[in-house]
Amino acid sequence: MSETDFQNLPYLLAVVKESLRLHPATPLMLPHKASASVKVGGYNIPKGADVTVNVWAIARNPDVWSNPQEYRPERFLEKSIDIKGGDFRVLPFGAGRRACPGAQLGINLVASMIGHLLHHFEWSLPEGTMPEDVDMTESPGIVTFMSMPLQAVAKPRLDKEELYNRVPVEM
Ligand code: HEM
Repeated sequence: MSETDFQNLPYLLAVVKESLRLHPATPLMLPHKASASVKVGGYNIPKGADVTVNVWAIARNPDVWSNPQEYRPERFLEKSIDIKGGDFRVLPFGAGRRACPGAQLGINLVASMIGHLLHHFEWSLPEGTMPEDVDMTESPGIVTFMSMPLQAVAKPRLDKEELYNRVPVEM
């Protein structure tokens, strides 16, 4: 990945999608009650059962993703892959009637936030830390957290100091 890659909007969106594939905010989705008795993969799911879907594992399934553990945004440029519930291989926003209604806004907000962070700062790792030392594993839970918090050094890259002042916001 280079700086120019991030100036390319389709690439930036592919970065967001690949990040949500590997690190969905809710790895087990929200629990839902089965509205009818069904058989899935040979298992009987009775009506009313609490169902959680391991979207984290689905998005890393080697049967449907090539090199699933590899972080490679290009996979979303090579093929059009829907991440808003239309493609069951990647479901960071759920699917069906209770899927996230803010999915497109969420994708745009994350892309905009990454764009701002890259535009305003030069990023590096703390001295002595190599890229391969960054631990991207998550601690298991309902919501995704990194096992080891990321440490990164942000250096302002724009010459207008006032751009970095805190702006009070009235709500
Ligand atoms: C990257 C950002 C976001 C992620 C990863 C995300 C993810 C999710 C997930 C996984 C669900 C549960 C879907 C299910 O139960 O099947 C959900 C539900 C929901 N999300 Fe989001 N969301 C994001 C942003 C937003 C935004 C920006 C809004 C509103 C402006 C929003 C509003 C909602 C609402 C209202 C529900 C409940 C829908 C229902 O229960 O019928 N989300 N979201």
